[in-house]
Amino acid sequence: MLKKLTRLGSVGIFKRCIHDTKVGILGVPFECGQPKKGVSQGPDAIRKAGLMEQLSAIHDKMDIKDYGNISYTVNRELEASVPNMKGYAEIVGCTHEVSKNVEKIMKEGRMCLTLGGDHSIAMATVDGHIKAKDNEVCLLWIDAHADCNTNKTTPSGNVHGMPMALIPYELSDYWPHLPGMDWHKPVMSIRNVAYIGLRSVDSYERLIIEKLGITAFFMADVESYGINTVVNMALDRIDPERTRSIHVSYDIDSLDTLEAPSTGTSGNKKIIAWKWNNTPHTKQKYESTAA
Ligand SMILES: NC(=[NH2+])NCCC[C@H](N)C(=O)O
Ligand SMILES: [Mn+2]
Repeated sequence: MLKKLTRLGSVGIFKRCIHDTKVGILGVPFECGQPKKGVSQGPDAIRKAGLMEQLSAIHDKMDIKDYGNISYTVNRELEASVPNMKGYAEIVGCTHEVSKNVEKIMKEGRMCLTLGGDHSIAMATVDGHIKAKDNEVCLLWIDAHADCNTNKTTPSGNVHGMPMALIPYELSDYWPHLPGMDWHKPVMSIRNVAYIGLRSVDSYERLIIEKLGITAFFMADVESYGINTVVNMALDRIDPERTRSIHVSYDIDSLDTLEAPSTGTSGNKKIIAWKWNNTPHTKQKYESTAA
């Protein structure tokens, strides 16, 4: 599995910079944004499966630094302060720390490879990236789910189904005041965001996608055009000048469960890993867009 993921990464992120690729690894052992136990073991499991070795093997100028796992404190007074957001106090504590760490790693001149397990942390990885790059960022959200519920539309109260609604300014009016989240200011436009691999979208999420005209490639599009074409079509929409730093938020449930059986939110007919690996790599398309 890890081999497949790192090969996947090499398609778009790492191989496009064949000179000194500086990577910072950040582990986020977190699982309060969803109900399954064990999700927080993701970062160490990925390391144990040989992440360092496989990243180092991409080319001989890989410069990789592991910044370890984050730790954070929780303000219990925040608990239950927002309706329909389970684990809110933990979310606040963890995401603030993630954002600060991603910003720091990127300001040290490294791409940040954040290892998680719970997708609620993505609002913070994007936030840190935006702060490090003065908002010159575009976002590829590769996922079976749209993760753009607010606390009013969520069917579950699980925050891993909400990070995309916290990122763009176009959705900021749809949230109540979020105590403890003042550090997070949505400054990115939804026009610089594209979904890839959608399979399971809630009805309100579909409404949001249609109302805001979010660039969205469903699994059927990946099957028709192939992943390489879909990525390029997405970038044509969200970064036509190819000047922005690309943030890839990658949810393992976008893969077929044959490839990733342990995902908490599995479904059928997802992106098959070989489709990513076997598509021809058009180097020039990626060169100007290194994160
Ligand atoms: N990152 C994920 N696995 N998200 C699944 C979200 C499922 C569902 N749409 C919800 O909001 O509860
Ligand atoms: Mn997700």
